[in-house]
Amino acid sequence: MDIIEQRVGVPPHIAGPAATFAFFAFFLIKKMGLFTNTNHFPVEGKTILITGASEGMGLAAAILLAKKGASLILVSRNVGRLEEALVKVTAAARSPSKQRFTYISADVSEPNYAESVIAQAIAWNAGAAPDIVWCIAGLSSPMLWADPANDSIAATRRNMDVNFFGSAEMSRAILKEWLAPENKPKDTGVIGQKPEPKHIVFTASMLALFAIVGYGPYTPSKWALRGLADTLNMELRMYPDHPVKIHVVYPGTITSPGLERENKTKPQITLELEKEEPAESPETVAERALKGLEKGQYNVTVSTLGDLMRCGILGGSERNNWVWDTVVGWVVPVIYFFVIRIMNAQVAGWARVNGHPHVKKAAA
Ligand SMILES: NC(=O)C1=CN([C@@H]2O[C@H](COP(=O)(O)OP(=O)(O)OC[C@H]3O[C@@H](n4cnc5c(N)ncnc54)[C@H](OP(=O)(O)O)[C@@H]3O)[C@@H](O)[C@H]2O)C=CC1
Ligand SMILES: CCCCCCCCCCCCCCCC(=O)[C@@H](N)CO
Repeated sequence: MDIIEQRVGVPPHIAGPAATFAFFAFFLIKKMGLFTNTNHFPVEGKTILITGASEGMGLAAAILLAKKGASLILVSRNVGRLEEALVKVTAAARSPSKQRFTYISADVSEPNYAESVIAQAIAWNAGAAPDIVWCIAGLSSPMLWADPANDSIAATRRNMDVNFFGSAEMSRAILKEWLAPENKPKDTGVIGQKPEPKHIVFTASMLALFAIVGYGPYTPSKWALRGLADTLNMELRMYPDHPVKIHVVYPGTITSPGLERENKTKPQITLELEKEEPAESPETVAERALKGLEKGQYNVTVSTLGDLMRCGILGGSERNNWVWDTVVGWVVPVIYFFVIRIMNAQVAGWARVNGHPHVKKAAA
């Protein structure tokens, strides 16, 4: 009897490691959020400042956050469009009696714009800084870099001023507030429980994960945002009593007013290459971005292709999930072996058919 039982039972040299593996697998899967549904980005009752909130993705994000119960400060330049946006955002409020909405007109490309925007926001918000800042203002001037007909350098400076410095200055102005010793958040009263973190969300682009021809003036400004975000993400460990989370969102093509503007100068080959990633509405992009933020993601993508690209270029960036990101990160270089060859061949093929890119073909 004893002998039979020993034969059918799992031998101890397998059972031990198997139990250990199961134990760790359970915690890894748990960390992946499969068993828990914690919202890491609660917005109800919070005050959120959004730049670029009058159109496109920024407006869609503002409406979505109003529906979720947040108070909002909309920032962009054109007052007429801000007024219109304010009406839409106010109409979307979940509890109109508890939420408040306003706008501040500012040009994010102006040096030192952010300190005054934050000061105005604090004055409006009864002396308290916004809890969340989402930088969405941006522009894109697609063109061929080396074409003498294009002033690529002037365009690059403009893209840097709006996309990079517009977000960089805002992050510095709000961090100076949040991290000031006198602004240390109150204890929650529960032992071991930290106060809720503040959040800075930057908006980059899938092009900050995979660059393609035609976006020379734009792509570097979005890569620069990643560099800043990774830096801040480490620096913020120096302020354990002032919890702040950094996030970067990487949208693909958004069917926004901005896209209509940029498509006027977009090289044909660029249009062809970016067809690989289907365009999405501002509402869809805002919703998917918010889902990622709610899951507590650091680098937030809004499509499968975007997520593959994210895992393919993690470097020293914070992982959303160590197991997923690492395993996918091993697979992506194999996909790239083919993708990069195909795309480069597509660009070379375009030139074979269309001739020298600087010589405009006479209409047939
Ligand atoms: N559209 C796309 O395909 C993609 C866009 N992105 C990025 O997503 C973000 C949103 O894009 P999208 O929805 O197309 O944006 P839109 O171009 O449609 O809207 C831009 C918003 O930003 C404001 N804005 C522009 N320049 C400034 C400035 N100098 N100062 C203050 N506000 C400014 C605009 O208002 P006003 O003009 O009145 O100032 C408007 O509210 C941008 O950062 C963009 O780079 C990323 C991937 C793809
Ligand atoms: C796993 C690897 C697959 C690689 C496939 C490559 C496909 C390239 C798609 C690029 C899409 C770019 C969208 C962002 C556009 C943008 O930011 C501008 N419109 C700015 O406004």
